[in-house]
Amino acid sequence: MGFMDKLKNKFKQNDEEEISTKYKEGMTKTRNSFSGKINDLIAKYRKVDEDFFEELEEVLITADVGVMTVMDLIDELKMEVKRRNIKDTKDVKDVISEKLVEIYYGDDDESIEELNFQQNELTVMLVVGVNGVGKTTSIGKLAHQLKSDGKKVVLAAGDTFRAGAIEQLEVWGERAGVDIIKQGAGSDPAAVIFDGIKAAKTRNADVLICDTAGRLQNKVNLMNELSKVKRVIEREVPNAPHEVLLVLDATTGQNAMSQAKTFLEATNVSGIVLTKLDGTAKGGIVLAIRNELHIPVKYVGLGEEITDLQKFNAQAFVFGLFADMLEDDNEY
Ligand SMILES: Nc1nc2c(ncn2[C@@H]2O[C@H](COP(=O)(O)OP(=O)(O)OP(=O)(O)O)[C@@H](O)[C@H]2O)c(=O)[nH]1
Repeated sequence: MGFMDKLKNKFKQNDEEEISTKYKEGMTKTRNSFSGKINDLIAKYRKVDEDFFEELEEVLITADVGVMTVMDLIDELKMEVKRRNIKDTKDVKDVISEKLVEIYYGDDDESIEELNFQQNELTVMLVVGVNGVGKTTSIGKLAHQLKSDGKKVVLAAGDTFRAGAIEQLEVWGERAGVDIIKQGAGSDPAAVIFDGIKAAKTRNADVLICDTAGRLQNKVNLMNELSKVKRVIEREVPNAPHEVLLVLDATTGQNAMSQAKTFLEATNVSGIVLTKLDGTAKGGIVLAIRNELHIPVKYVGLGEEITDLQKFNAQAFVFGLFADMLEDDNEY
């Protein structure tokens, strides 16, 4: 059985089907572009040779997979094709899907995608990222999801800088049905988060999600603000923050990568929330982030609905990328 057949069987199970449908729908743009180009290559070359790999390399690079990752992937593919004695280009597609998952995890296992929750204690998550990437929206969606999972969630409106950020978070708090702790615009974010921690503890919350301002224009300010906020969190809750989630907009491609690098210099980041994956044809950025920044993608935004923020899953991602391979039996 090929790798894609295995994925197909896996995602046919009831509890997994919804995930695969979300990824399949959300990744339509990337699939049409990426998979379409690979199909063209397969038809053009028929036989696996150097020229085929060279063009495949280009296709992967234009999908924003990242040059280093593409090099590794092509090397792996060449070895595997030789090992399995594959001659026809059409048989390479299944190997590509398998290697994409392998290269995503490297030496790690699937648990890298899980959020780090504390048992019987408050879990504090800090959410960072520049304005406009969908930070507030993602916090709202995440709060909704955690609440649906039975967790008591409190939000802290730490983005006191951007006009309207507090109100926007309030709207999301209402939508998700969770409490929000805020002060006025322009107040000290560290003070808001301090209040948030106190409130979360008093209300016996499981999770406190802290919004922050993303003033990337001035790296020193950003660093100072984030370190002040982190000092408060560390002092009030041992071993916190338990997650520092960096929100990046997938549609900004390489720009998202350079934003990420700046944030990594300012603070440590434990996971990425990659928004608007549905809005780009260059979904390969997921692989570049993981392999070049060495940070796992924990959530992806696959649409604007409250349920469209999905836990990242590399197998579902690859399934979304190649779902058209399975069209022939009309089940997907
Ligand atoms: N299609 C799609 N739209 C998204 C996704 N995530 C966020 N958005 C939309 O992006 C729009 C803009 O959100 P932004 O203004 O960028 O971000 P924000 O959350 O309002 O603000 P910031 O906190 O400044 O990032 C909103 O209309 C969201 O619905 C996603 O995964 N897919």
